[in-house]
Amino acid sequence: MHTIYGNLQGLKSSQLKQIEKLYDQRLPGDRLTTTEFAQRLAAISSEIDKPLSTYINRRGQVIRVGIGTPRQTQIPPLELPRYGGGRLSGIRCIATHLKPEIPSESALTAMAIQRLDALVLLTVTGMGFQRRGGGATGYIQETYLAHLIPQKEQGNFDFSVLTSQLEEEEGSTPEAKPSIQNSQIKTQNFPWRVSEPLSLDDLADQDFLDLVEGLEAEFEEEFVARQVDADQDKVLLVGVMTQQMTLLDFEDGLAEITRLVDSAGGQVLQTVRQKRSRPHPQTVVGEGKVQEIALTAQTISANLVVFDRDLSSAQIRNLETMLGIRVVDRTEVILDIFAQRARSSEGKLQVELAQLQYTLPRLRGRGQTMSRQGGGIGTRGPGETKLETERRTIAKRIARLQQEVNQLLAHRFRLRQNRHHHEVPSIAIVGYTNAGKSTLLNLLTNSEVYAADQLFATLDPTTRRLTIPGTVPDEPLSIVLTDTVGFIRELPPALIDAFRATLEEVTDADALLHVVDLSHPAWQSQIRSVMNILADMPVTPGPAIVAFNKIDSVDGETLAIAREEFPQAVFISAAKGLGMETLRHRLGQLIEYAISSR
Ligand SMILES: Nc1nc2c(ncn2[C@@H]2O[C@H](COP(=O)(O)OP(=O)(O)OP(=O)(O)O)[C@@H](O)[C@H]2O)c(=O)[nH]1
Ligand SMILES: [Mg+2]
Repeated sequence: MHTIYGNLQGLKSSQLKQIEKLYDQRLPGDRLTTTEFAQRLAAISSEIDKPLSTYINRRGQVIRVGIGTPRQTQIPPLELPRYGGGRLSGIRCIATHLKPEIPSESALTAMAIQRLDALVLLTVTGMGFQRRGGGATGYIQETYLAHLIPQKEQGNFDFSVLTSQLEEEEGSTPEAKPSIQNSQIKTQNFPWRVSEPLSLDDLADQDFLDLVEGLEAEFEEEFVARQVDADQDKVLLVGVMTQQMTLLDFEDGLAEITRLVDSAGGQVLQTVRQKRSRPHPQTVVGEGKVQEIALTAQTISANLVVFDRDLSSAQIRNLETMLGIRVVDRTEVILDIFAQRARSSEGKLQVELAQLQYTLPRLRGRGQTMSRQGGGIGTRGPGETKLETERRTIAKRIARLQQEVNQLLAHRFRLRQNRHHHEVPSIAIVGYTNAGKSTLLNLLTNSEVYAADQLFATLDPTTRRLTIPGTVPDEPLSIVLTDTVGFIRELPPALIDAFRATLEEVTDADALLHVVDLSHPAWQSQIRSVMNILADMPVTPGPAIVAFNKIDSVDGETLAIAREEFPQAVFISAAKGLGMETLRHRLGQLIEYAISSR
């Protein structure tokens, strides 16, 4: 028994039998199709009055037959062979369509997503007619041959061109003349080429081997050319703008996740945006958008899809099944950066704990994808068992790590007690990631902490001694200054939990120095994020002053706004050493105030 895919409703059993017999057909290896096979498809399609799609491998075997368009009968990504690199899937689709029209964008998209060797579309006349010369009955008016073409310049495929072109096509009147322009757009921007209408005989004459071997050679060449930086994740970013977001918030968020991907060592090749009142519960974006994401990812050879938000395990599972490509959410990107940056054993400990805590609830979701991939029978039992074992192992490991983190907390507590004992006042530098905290610590204490234009450059807190002027002349104050991990809006709860030890440096300090990157367009919302995180801390942190950093690259207007909104703030440039005297004096006042109210 062979499966017939698609909607079988209303078909007679004799028709189903005819369709099923297509699986017995064998095409010659060097031809796209034979006229006999094409005629047979067209005949059945005419009779059932529905489009029919067949999928054929390179050995000429029919491996899938479906009622419906190529889009409707598409092979799910997980069932497709994966060759990676410059290759095609080794499967071509020969399909009928009932109306005399050029191949639809959805059919071509389906071809691109599956990386089909080729897509052949047969226009069915609807009734048989006598072929010239008499004899056989013909059903095919004309045919189209479509295939993928290499994208010479990576990332130049802009899906919006397609959308705008579609709108143009829909609105076009007979006297409009966009056809030449359109075909130019096609060759420039689309990852496929579509032939002129061909007669069936011409189509059957096409040398299939020539075609795919030529194409694969070109794809291979392109693939090798791209290999230069192959160890970098090639990312397609997806942003969803929901109702409660302003456009500015949305774009700021996208810019930030792009920076996060960058800091994690990946590269965002393209961004797909969607506006929705709320995220789709199953797939975050709508079905059409999932198709667009799949096509774009194929076209630009992305190996990873990153969302600008956190996803449920079900959403990740559904998306990975539909896209056939790894899907990662915002927290996972942040965790990945942390994992790469962790140097000290305690940093590593905290990151591993956070990763496991985030992964465990999601294991079930991803595990089920795997057993579905196996097709069900025989995979269910052992699959689940393995998953359970995995869960138990992970749960045990989490418990152990938690214990180690607790020991760490106790150790840090003793250290701080010591400090109190010696009565050394402490200030913690806090602020949004990349604000310039480490640069400032380096400047003030003549240290060489790692500072870089990356998000989360610092993971482990560093404490340094520092002497600042006190309020009493000639009685300088000796304090300790601690550089801490940067904050970010919507800090993942798993991170807050695991970084308790680090964050306690903040709540334990006598006072805080809140560094703000005033050159960042979103500085105001960054201040709010930091304030919110501080307000949510289990212990209320000490008094704080705000230092606006990077004033060397801030325009006068922004400076004026910040001055008005934060009259108490200090304005500095850690990189250029500006405003340091004022800052040191203000720190002295701050610490004396903090200690007096201790
Ligand atoms: N133009 C300018 N750049 C600065 C200034 N201070 C720091 N930077 C730059 O900002 C980037 C981030 O600096 P860091 O000191 O690493 O920032 P951080 O707050 O420690 O960041 P994380 O540890 O990643 O949270 C670096 O490229 C610095 O060179 C400044 O005053 N002016
Ligand atoms: Mg830092």
